[in-house]
Amino acid sequence: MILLLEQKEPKLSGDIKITGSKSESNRLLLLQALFGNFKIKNLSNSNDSEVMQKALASKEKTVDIHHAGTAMRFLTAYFAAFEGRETILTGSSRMQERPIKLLVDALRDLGADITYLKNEGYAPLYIKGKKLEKNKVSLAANVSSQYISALMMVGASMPNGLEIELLGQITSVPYIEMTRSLLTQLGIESSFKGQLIKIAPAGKSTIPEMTVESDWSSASYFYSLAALCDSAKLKISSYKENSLQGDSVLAELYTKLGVKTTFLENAVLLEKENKPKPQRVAFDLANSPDIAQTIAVTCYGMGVACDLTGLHTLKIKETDRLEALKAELSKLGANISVTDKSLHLEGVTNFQSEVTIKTYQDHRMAMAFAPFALRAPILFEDAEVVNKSYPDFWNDFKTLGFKIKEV
Ligand SMILES: O=C(O)C1=C[C@@H](OP(=O)(O)O)[C@@H](O)[C@H](O)C1
Ligand SMILES: C=C(OP(=O)(O)O)C(=O)O
Repeated sequence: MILLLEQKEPKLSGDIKITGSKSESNRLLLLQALFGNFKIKNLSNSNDSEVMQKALASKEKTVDIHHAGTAMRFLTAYFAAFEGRETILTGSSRMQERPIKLLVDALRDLGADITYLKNEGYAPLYIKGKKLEKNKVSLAANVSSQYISALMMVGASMPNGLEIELLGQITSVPYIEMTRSLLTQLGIESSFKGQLIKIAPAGKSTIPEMTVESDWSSASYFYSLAALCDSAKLKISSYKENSLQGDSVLAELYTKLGVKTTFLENAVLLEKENKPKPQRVAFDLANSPDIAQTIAVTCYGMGVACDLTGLHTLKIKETDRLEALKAELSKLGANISVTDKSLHLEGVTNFQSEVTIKTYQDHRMAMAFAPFALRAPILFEDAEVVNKSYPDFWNDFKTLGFKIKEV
């Protein structure tokens, strides 16, 4: 589906409700399967959470998690420790290119029986579930924190718990902290000091319910809208100041781009401030990689030069996000350069109109470019990619007065 998006009104106001964080949801679904029958409130309605739910309920041998990175990584550990279950864990063609070797090696060190069915280091995997009794493992921590979160959650189900030694630079740290906080809320003890994580074995949880905060990565697109408007008053819910999600750093980062955040009861109010825009901004996004695309497009649309660093994980996400950003921003007229871990953009204001953005099967390519419609009409190939994390995305834009046409 190709969508044309237009918005000529530079003043926006509205009230948007976003469902639960997909990161928190997919952790809680796994923890629910492992430790107890607690209810989950405000669960994400994303495709990634749907496939996670289906996979955990499935009795089939083959489990297909499509594009969901968290599901792939979390379930590899889950099925490896599921005594007696034999599983073929597979995903989309892109998932079969996203590396999993570090996690498989760590699980094999713990005694797991996992075989690669196609290419060494990649899904599909053949997993013969076993009781994992060793309790110490080490792995490189600079590729994906999802491997570490997977080991932490499944580690709590092992008879002796798990000690995880992290080697080298640790990436996406808030996601590791999120996993730890959820374990703590379920009464599972853990520590994370320096390069060492210790997880104690869990008992059955007696917690009746857990509530998921709404998704901050999804909120980023409204920050971008507010930054690109002359005036904006957007209320988005349900959010809290003390978030488990690293992407809540948006509230701080976007003050530099003229957006004021006020925390209300259960919501945030985003308002455009009337102050001169900066010439150039620089952000290190190693702790919040999922908002890199949003920020790059906001800066481009504002005519603000930017230097984004800490982007070493972007090449192995839904697509190579650095190359995809370079290609699509260039089509809009940007002067952009990328390395394998950074992006640099000059501030220009001569924008191309009616450009068709390729989305590369990456939900965030569509959603990050959508606010640019405030500058010029823009088209999207495969607009339905948003379903991966935010199925209501285009409808929510419609409620803010954006004109959307299928072409
Ligand atoms: O644990 C998680 O929920 C996630 C961790 C991050 O991945 P990496 O740790 O691979 O950077 C993030 O990009 C992804 O969207 C969700
Ligand atoms: C990278 C992402 O997801 P995942 O790795 O879970 O597929 C994302 O949602 O931006």
